[in-house]
Amino acid sequence: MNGISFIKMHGLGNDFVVFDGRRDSVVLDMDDATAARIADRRTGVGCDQLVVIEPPRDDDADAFMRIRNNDGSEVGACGNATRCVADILMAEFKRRDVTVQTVSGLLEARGLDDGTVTVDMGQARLDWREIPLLKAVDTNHIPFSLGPLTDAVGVNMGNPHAVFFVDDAEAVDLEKYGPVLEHHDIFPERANIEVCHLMGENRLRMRVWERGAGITRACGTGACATGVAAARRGLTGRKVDVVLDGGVLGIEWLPDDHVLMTGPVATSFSGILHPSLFGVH
Ligand SMILES: N[C@@H](CCC[C@H](N)C(=O)O)C(=O)O
Repeated sequence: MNGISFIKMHGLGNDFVVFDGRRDSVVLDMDDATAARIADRRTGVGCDQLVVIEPPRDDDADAFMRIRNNDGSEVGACGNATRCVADILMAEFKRRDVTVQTVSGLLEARGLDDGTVTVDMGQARLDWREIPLLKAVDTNHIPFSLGPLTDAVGVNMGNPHAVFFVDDAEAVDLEKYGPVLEHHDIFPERANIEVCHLMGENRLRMRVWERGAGITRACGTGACATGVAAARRGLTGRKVDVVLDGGVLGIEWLPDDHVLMTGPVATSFSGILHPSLFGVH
């Protein structure tokens, strides 16, 4: 087997290895262990998430996007990677508007004049069954706590999030609390954990512990969930800037519950993977 091409991209430092399964069919059969090997920062390429662009499953879509975390687990959504894949498809189809299909649905993306990309990340889902949570509780006040983290808001953006409002997000020991909360019994599918505080009018500071990836410099769906949670709590309006370690995402929660996310896209390098990373020697 020859080597397999990939592109290394990122959105605000949330980094991805992107494969094109339309060209290299071997990546379509990638298993969790292979994905984790490629994502390893010492012995693989290294990334927070791996993405495979596949042929669309629907006439309305330009391509299907499969997403895996650094630990190899497959997930339903990744906001920053959606902007990256949209950027690839916009260049390929020479259009400003593209539709990216994921297991969570069709996501419409649009390239703006300043080079940023806006994605309609679909509807924020707020029912406890959809987060999902273990039992029926008010998702605006999930009744569980750990250390200084208490009273989270649950939001599903195609993946599960628990958003904690704190006095100072910088002061939270995410390395300590993140993994425990990610695996808490109340989240049968684990969860992404956000801690945030209000910086100013409609401006939020957010840090994230991502399910299957740990602390990352940015999380697009996490920023969407945080924007929705802050508006639900009456802390902000429905249009906010979310300041992440890697930069700022613009988030707008529309009246029909769809969430728009706007932010940059960057390409770091492209390369060829040695076939042994796919277990072929
Ligand atoms: N970095 C992402 C989210 C990736 C998936 C997440 N870790 C999960 O397990 O749900 C983003 O930009 O949204």
